[in-house]
This record gives sequence, C-alpha cells and structure tokens, in this order.
Amino acid sequence: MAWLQVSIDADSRIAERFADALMELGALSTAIEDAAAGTEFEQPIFGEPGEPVDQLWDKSRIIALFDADADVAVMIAAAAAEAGMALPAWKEETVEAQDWVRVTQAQFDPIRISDRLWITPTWHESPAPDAINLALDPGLAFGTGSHPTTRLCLQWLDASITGGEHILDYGCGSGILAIAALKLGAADAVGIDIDKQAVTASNDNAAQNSVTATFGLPDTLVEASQYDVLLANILANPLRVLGDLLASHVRPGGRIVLSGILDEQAEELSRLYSQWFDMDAPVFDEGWTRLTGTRRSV
Ligand SMILES: C[S@@+](CC[C@H](N)C(=O)[O-])C[C@H]1O[C@@H](n2cnc3c(N)ncnc32)[C@H](O)[C@@H]1O
Repeated sequence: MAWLQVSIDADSRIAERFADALMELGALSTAIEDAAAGTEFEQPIFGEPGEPVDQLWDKSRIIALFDADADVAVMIAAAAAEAGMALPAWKEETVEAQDWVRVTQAQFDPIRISDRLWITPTWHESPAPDAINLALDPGLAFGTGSHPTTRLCLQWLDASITGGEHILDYGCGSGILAIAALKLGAADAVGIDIDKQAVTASNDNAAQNSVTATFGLPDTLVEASQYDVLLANILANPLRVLGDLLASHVRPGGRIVLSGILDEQAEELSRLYSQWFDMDAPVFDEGWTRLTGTRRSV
C-alpha cells in the first residue's frame, strides 16, 4: 500500500484555511510546519498554556497525505481558490507503507546526561550498561529526557544528589526527575501533577525502573511537608502562580530547581523567587533557563 504526500509552501496567515480546505476535498491528513524547519532560519515559537500564541512563521509548509490515485492537482487548485491564494507550487512523493512502530522507535536513541546517567528506551541496548540507566519510553506524559528543560534538571540532579535526600517533583509528567533522583541515591520522592495520565505514567515508569515513589494529584500533597530538593519543570506562568506554595515545601537550607523558563523570562522569575531563596546564576540550554536557589530560614 502507498500514499501520495504533497508539500506546499504558503503564507502563514492563510495556511490553516488552505489545509482545512484540502481536508474537506479529501486529503487523509494535513500538518502545518515552519517552512524553514531544519534550516538555520527555523523559527521556534513557544506558548504558555491558556494563552493564545500570536506569532506566525514567516512561511508555513503544509504537508498533506492523499490516496495514491488522488487527483492532487485538482484538489490543490480548489483549496487555493477556497483560501483566496494563487495556485501554489507543490512537491509530490510516494510514501510506502512501513512498520510505523519501528520507524517511530528509531527516532528515540539513548540519551547521555553524563557518563554515569543515561536515559535508554526499553527497546534499546544501553550504550553504557555500567552507568545508571533509566528505562523510559516516550508516552502520553512529557519527559523523555530529550527536551532541554528536562535535561537541565537531570544535569542538576546528576551533579547534586549525594544520597539520602527527600525529593518533591512538582509537575512530574513521566516521573523522570523523581525516578532519576531515586536511582542517583535519594531516600524518597513524591511526584505531583495536575494530569491524571501523568500520574499513571509516572507509576508505570517507576515500576519499570524498580524504584518506589509516591505520585499523585496536587490535593495529595501533604500540606506541611518539606523537602530537601524541590524540582518544578512547569513553565513560567505556573511557576509565578505557585511561588508561595513551592517555597513552603522546601526546608530551610533546601534547594529549589526551576525549569521550563524561557531565557527572556528568567530575570523576572529569579527576582520573584529571591524573596524566599538565595538564587544562583542561571544556566541556559537552547533558549531555556534553569534557575536554582537555596531556601533561607524564615
Ligand atoms: C514540562 S512537563 C515536565 C515533566 C517532567 N517533570 C520533566 O521534567 O520532563 C510539565 C508537567 O507539569 C504539569 N503541570 C503543569 N501545571 C501544573 C500545576 N499547576 N500543578 C501541577 N502540575 C502541573 C503538566 O501536566 C506536565 O506534566
């Protein structure tokens, strides 16, 4: 079995209308991406949950999939008329049926955090069998180790956990940070997430890694509990709102690790958290910032 894949560059302001029109005319699927993706002109666009994203790529690329015998020339002409644009140029290629599971798995290689800490999908042999290996597969919850925000936290854990710490992972996603902390020698770990699916994924991933942690929704967090280390990789907006709460769960002298912060948001967040913590210099990775601090006595 084969399909026809067509890619068409279009003005970003009408790309969505054009893609919708293609779907109505019989495309099997459409996706819109940055036409400059993979080049030095690629434009990352980040959004905060609940806030509209008002940026557009300079030019968008619509990737549409059709049945192999579809008359794509007719469909593209009709969709262009519908979207109010001139007939665009397009590229066609035939896509053969593949073992999609294998193709997807091939995109996830083991990730080296340091010589002693690796994240390795379960279908891979670890390249460093003597290292600490977290067995973690991509799933519905965020946190495979490939994203800079997670990587910044893992690097901090790798450099800072000495053994016996009590950990709170706020916004645990896949549970990756809590699980890594335990594997590195932390005494215990609690993980909290607003998403039930993340709690389920975290429990599954902890079992897969033979560690025991307590994962739950925010209302399961014991009110007066305090931790040696609190990690929160949850974007700037929730970090602003949750400042008081997060600070209350770190013991005097304890450490906070904040991630999910864009470089341009770092100064403001650092100022906010400095009312409770002595903040360290920020650490940057691909547009993202990690902030850390030590809780002052109250
Ligand atoms: C960027 S992911 C981080 C996952 C993982 N800790 C990591 O470092 O890869 C953020 C997680 O925080 C959760 N989250 C967002 N806002 C939250 C809130 N107000 N309270 C608890 N969890 C929240 C999301 O559901 C998501 O699973």
